[in-house]
Parts: sequence; structure tokens; C-alpha cells
Amino acid sequence: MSLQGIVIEGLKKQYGSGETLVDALKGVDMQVAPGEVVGLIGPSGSGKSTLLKCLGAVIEPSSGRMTLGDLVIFDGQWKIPDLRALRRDKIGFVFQAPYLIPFLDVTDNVALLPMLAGERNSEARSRAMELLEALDIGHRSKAMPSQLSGGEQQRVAIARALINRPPVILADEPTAPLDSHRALAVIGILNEMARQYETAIIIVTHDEKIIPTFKRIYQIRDGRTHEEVGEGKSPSEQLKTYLE
Ligand SMILES: Nc1ncnc2c1ncn2[C@@H]1O[C@H](COP(=O)(O)OP(=O)(O)OP(=O)(O)O)[C@@H](O)[C@H]1O
Repeated sequence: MSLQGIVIEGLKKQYGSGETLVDALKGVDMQVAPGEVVGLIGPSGSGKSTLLKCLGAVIEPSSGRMTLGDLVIFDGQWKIPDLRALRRDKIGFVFQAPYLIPFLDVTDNVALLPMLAGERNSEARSRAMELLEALDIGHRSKAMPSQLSGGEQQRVAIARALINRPPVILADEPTAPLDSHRALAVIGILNEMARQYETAIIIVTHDEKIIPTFKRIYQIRDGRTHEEVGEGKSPSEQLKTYLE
């Protein structure tokens, strides 16, 4: 991947038309370097999920431009013919709920995507195992999801998001159900993974526990992004700014 990471320029998204028109994004600009983890915060209804869905090629923006690495994915229209392949190969998703498949063990939950894509089962499982070890959960590789704690399930979900080494990870409230200790552990892991694999990571959050960990934060207000630099401010100063 080139040094570009994620670049979003003038992104707009409108839902509906006429009387039901909603201007969800009114011109979003955002940049995340490879290896960087940024926070995305904003009040309810400000457009955070809409932005993540546009970037994740789940919904189509109305206008603007989005680049992942050296790949222009959207410029007034989709520039990639196969959006499913784009999602599978370039983007890892982590959600609030881990959404693990209940009847597959931990290893197969992580290995499923490459196996479905045609990789040999033994290779996919051995890559899954490597990641599980790196996430310090290798010892639970044969467990079923229901036998894991919430924090352990979220680490498996992170391994699944990383298995194809995507240049981009989009995380939507990944720590919401976790206590402080586990939430900070999950953020620590995402930071370490970003550094190790040069992944650009965007984390949408309301979670006061993790907001002070971000070096850079984008705040969405009224459909536009405002960049805030977290570093240098004390956690309480940051929280005061963001929660106002
Ligand atoms: N499918 C849709 N059709 C019409 N309007 C929508 C649709 N999805 C979202 N919206 C509107 O777009 C705006 C942005 O919504 P979005 O879900 O992106 O906000 P959010 O910041 O993620 O909110 P929350 O923190 O509550 O999840 C809101 O006004 C919402 O009502």
C-alpha cells in the first residue's frame, strides 16, 4: 500500500428526495495515514455510520472522492467494478457486537473468509492461528464463541477483520460493551496491529474510556468533519472538549 492510507475529499451523502431529503454528509474531508488509528466522534444522527458505510462501500455516496492507498474507489461514482471484492480484500470491519458464527470454533470463525475465497483450509487455519496467537488468544482456538468472554470474542472479531491483511479497518463502537480494562486492551491491540501491519484504522465511538487514547480525532457536526488533535491535552481536557 502506498503512503496515502485513507483520503476522503468533499464527501456528500443525501438520503431520499424532496420533502424527505436528509443531508447526512455535507462535505467530509478526512485523512488517515497507514499505521494510524483515528477516532471519529459526534452526536447521534451526525453522520458517523453514514460515513463508515460509504467508506466501507456498503452505501453509495452522492458525490466526492475516496481513496484507499493508491486505489481511487469513488470519484463522483464507484471506480471499482467489484465492490464485494473491495470489501473482502481491502477493508476489515469490527462492530459493537462480535457477530461470531456460533457453530464454528474460534479458528474457523477467523479462517472462514479466506477458506470461502478458495484458500486451502490448512493454510487459512494456520494464518488464523498466527493472528490468534498475536492477539493472545491462541489458547482458546478450539473454543466455541459461547464459551468466550466478551473481550475474548472481540479479539476474535479483530483477528477475523485482520485475516486478509486489509489496508483499512473500520470499527463501529468496538468497545461499547466492554469494561474499562478490556476496552483499553482492545484499543491497545488495534494500535499494535495498525503499527505492525501498516493498517489505517477509523474507530467510531462514544466511549469515554477510550477517547483520551487517540492522537487524532475527527468530530462530525452537522454533516461536516472537524479535526481535533488529541495529543498534548490531558484526558480530562479532551473529554471536556468532545463531550460539550
Ligand atoms: N437509510 C436512511 N434513510 C434516510 N435517512 C437516513 C438513513 N440512514 C440515516 N439517515 C439519517 O442520516 C443522518 C445521519 O445518520 P447516521 O446513522 O449516519 O448518524 P450517526 O452519527 O451514526 O448516529 P448514531 O450515533 O445515533 O448511530 C440522520 O439524520 C439519520 O436520520
